[in-house]
Amino acid sequence: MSIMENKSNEMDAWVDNAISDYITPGQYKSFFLFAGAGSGKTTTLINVLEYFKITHKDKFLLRRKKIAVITYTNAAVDEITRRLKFDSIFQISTIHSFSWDLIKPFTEDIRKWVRENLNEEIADLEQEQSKSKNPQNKTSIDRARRIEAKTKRLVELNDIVKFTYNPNGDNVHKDSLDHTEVLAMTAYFISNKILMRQLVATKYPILLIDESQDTKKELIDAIFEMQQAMPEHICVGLFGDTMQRIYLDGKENLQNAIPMNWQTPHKTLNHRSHKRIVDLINNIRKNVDNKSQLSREEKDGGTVRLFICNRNSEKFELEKIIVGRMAEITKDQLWNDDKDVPGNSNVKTLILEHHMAARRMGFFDFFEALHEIPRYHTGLLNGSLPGVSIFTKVILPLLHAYRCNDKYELTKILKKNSPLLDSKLLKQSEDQIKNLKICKEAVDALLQLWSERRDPTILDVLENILGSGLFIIPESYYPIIARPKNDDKNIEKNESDKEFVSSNEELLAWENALSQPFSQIERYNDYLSENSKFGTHQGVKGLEFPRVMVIIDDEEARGFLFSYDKLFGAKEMSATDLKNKEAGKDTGIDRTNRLFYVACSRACDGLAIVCYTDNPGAVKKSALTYNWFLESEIEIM
Ligand SMILES: Nc1ncnc2c1ncn2[C@@H]1O[C@H](COP(=O)(O)OP(=O)(O)OP(=O)(O)O)[C@@H](O)[C@H]1O
Repeated sequence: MSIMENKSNEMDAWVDNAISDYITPGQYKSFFLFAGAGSGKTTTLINVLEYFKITHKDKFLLRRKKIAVITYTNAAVDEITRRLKFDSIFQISTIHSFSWDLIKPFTEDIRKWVRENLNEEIADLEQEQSKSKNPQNKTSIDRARRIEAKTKRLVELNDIVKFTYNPNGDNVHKDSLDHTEVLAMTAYFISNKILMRQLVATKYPILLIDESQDTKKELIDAIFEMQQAMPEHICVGLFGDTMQRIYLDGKENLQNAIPMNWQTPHKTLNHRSHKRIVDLINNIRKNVDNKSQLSREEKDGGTVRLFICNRNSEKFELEKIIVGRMAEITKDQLWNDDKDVPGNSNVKTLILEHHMAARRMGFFDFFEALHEIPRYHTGLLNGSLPGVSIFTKVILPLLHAYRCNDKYELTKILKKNSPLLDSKLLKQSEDQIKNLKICKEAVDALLQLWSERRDPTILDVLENILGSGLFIIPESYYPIIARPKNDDKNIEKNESDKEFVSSNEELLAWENALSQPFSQIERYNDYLSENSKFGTHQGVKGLEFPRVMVIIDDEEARGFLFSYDKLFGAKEMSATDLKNKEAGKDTGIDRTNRLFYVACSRACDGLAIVCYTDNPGAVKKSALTYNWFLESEIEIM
């Protein structure tokens, strides 16, 4: 009987039992669970771990062993940790923090590795430099700077007592390692140091990796080597879908590299999406590996539409019209219920780059100003950028408490953050009432900035606080706002904040960012919140939403790794694309095809693709030729 005839919602249920068998202590079988979007890979991971807890937890605890679960984002770490009820038998982390935890005790090995690596990098750069015809051109000057910086680091290496690393931030201190170094070193140690392998096998005899298609290839190779060297002592389980490989570090054709003696269970059902969406993602996948999914029995509906729009349209207006059209087509009014209230939206809009959300949500100027500085990127996107937290973590909550008339919350924020209510100061004070009055006046003066629906600039807010001393302001802001004479009561003591501005370019970036209206901070903060109605095509990996609108616009995205224009036939392939294709290499179109698959497969019930193009005819033709959409599902706006 074929799979089609055998369709039932329980057809893949055997996979959970099989994996529970594979990870049974004493009879380890490493495995790769390969399955498409929405097939319940993460759900299976949780199910088998819950079962393991019931059956083997005590034995594991007695021997002080844990199961390591590695996943891609901090959000996924939190989600899996929560679903496993914070049980200490599981070590759930991102690959970066997992790697750092493994290597951080080995200071001398780290030093040696960094030294050798720096020597190699310097030698390579010097060799390239020696070939340079003009030492005054930009590339040569940049290269000379890099050689100088690396040589300086080499000299300072011996003085480092302890290396540091922050998996979630920018690592800019003298003793810090960067993300690439930590992963490369971990891979090297696992491949070359028996002690490290023994350590992993002793601590984490079961190592499970979710989203393994995007896990750094060197690490995957090292883990394969380790498992093959000690198959009885370590069980490796990879969960993944090669069609969802969207980052460049992931291992190409992972499925072909799986050791022969591994188990390779497979799932066919898509539990997430309705049939029409499953059919679409099957067709998007067709050119790549022809792996097809079935939808659940009861999910036999679903709506997909392609809206082809002129690149020069008034985009935000058009997107509002499109959600209206989707409401009409699907008869689901929640498409329409998009009131521009971030966090309260029923439609998830997927953009390619963050600035597209910044433009749509109204915090573009603030965001772009700071985005000019490459070392701010991580912090800006995860909300940890030093200097911004005074606005997002102190002033915004204060403003919110005031607007909600929540006096309890307002007092709590002041007590926690204001030096004017510092408990030591109050204890020593002879007139506490006076202190409280000063604080109240400072708060009133600050809130006054928003009176009569005004929208002060961020700088207005900073200057106000500096004047009243209501909150501590990071010292780095001082060159931007006039530093008060004979007054250093406000100097921030936090080291990282002290150093957040270190160059003239950075100063200019901040000056520009701070001159924007404070409402941009509010919107930026909304964007960072989990409930934002926007997400990037890449960032929503692993997530799902009932209604999804995918925005496609290469020009606005300004990216170079993806090209929807080429995928949709609106632009010719370049000579390099053709050469890469001929050589069987991964091309930009392949990458875009996979990204498109990830974005579309997030939708459960309804999916609107909004494609901005200069060539509507070509887009429509491709969409029909690829069999992605029916004529009746395409609207040229
Ligand atoms: N056996 C099942 N029965 C019913 N629903 C399921 C089952 N397995 C998974 N689901 C549901 O299907 C959806 C997708 O599951 P999950 O996120 O685990 O899939 P995934 O394979 O990890 O997806 P992706 O690769 O797209 O991130 C979730 O809403 C989940 O609750």
